Amino acid sequence: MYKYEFTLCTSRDFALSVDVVSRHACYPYSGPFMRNQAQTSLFPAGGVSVAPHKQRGPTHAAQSLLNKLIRSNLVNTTNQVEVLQRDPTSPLYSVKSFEELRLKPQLLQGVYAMGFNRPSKIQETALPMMLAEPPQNLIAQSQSGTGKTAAFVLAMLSHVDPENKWPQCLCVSPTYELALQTGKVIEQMGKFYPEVQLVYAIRGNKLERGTKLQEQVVIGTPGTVLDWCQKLKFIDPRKIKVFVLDEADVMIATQGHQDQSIRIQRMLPKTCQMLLFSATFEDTVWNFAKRIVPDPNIIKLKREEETLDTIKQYYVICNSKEEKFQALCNIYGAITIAQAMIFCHTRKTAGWLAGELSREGHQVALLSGEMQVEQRAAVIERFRDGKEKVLVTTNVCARGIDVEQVSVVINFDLPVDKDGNPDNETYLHRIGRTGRFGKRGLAINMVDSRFSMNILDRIQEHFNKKIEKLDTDDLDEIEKIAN
Ligand SMILES: Nc1ncnc2c1ncn2[C@@H]1O[C@H](COP(=O)(O)OP(=O)(O)OP(=O)(O)O)[C@@H](O)[C@H]1O
Repeated sequence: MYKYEFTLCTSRDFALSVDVVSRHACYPYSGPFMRNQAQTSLFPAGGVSVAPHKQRGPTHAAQSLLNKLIRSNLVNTTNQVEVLQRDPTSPLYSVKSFEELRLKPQLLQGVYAMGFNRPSKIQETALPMMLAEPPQNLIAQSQSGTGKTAAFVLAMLSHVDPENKWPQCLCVSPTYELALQTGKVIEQMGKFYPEVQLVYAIRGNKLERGTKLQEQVVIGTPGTVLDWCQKLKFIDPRKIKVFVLDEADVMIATQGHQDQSIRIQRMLPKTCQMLLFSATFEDTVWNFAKRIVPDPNIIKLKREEETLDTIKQYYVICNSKEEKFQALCNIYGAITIAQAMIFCHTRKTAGWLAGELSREGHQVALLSGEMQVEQRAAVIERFRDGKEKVLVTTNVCARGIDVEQVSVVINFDLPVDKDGNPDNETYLHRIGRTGRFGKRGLAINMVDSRFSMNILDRIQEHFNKKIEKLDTDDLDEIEKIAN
């Protein structure tokens, strides 16, 4: 076995290690992996972060990757799993422990070594379905971080016959980086099952013509997987037993991926188990899912509703950004704020504000649009670990990122859409995170013009919830809001 280890350092505080494992000496990694270690980046030159509004696909993928990189735990959810069975007469079976699944001992050992004590909500129902005989097809949707990846990895590894030295499980991911992340989970989960081997079908992994893969599990991106099945014939698609399409919502946001995925699926035998996972389920995802997975069982886990009920909301009147900054300082002077997130409309304001706050002695983290994904992950990780107490960001940059422990959110600028109308959804998402799981949160909105007052009024109207005025020159009044 050849094991290539790379420590990918992209900033002082951020190191990612990727192990690329291949059994054959003839599979050297070229391309991005072969550069000098210190300069090596997991991410393609130029990054995947910039200009999100112009590149819905890559941004979607970048967000998904960021959440994966910063997440160390399952997302907490109390919502019930909704199940739609292909055969409604067959009993619905769910498990409360991994032992009940009768996994191979090597896999159970892998699961426990990863620190999983019991199945997550979605795993409880999805795993028995995926491991059933005869194999059942599944479309599963649940928010990011609920344990989908771990679930299908376990299903793939359970279905492999290690005696057979050819690809049996095929998983496609929307991007190179996401494929590497999923590959890492496969490697961790299969750590005690060395007979099962994994190969990455991603750009940069150049195999000699005529190669017939002996690895049982293939993880890759649609373009390379399609080439390996069709043009280069490294994989015999007729021998695939399990096909997984991960992150379907991200997949369809990237041009060309949908068609490539469908072309891969068409080469697989009718008996192949088809599994599709998605964090969201709009019509476009659903239409795609139905084309990939015939006769599916469907599992949905509703996202925990964000609400404004447990959040105290205030607004402050100011005349300029300097006055807004002063108001902010007054608030900081009067109440103890463990951790706050401050949203600005532009990158420029965010940069300016971060500078002013650090001059005042605050430990500030700045999340900015020009940063590459791994740099953003490093910033969020430091903030999550409490190394910085204030995170200043633009919405574009922080959209979809969950930092649960924040107790105060400050809208230095109110969220508006591109037409200048209130962006209620973003408002809810920004503020909602402060009041998670019944914890009380505080939200302060800075109003600096008649325009922004009008936006605030419309937000109040939309949520039918009063936002109280706060005089930040009155210290006693500010102190009261913290109680
Ligand atoms: N049963 C479990 N017990 C404890 N931790 C778990 C369990 N299953 C998964 N995890 C951990 O929870 C985190 C999220 O899991 P996972 O990546 O599988 O979620 P996901 O739904 O696939 O998210 P995404 O949509 O972002 O890929 C990971 O850190 C994973 O190691």
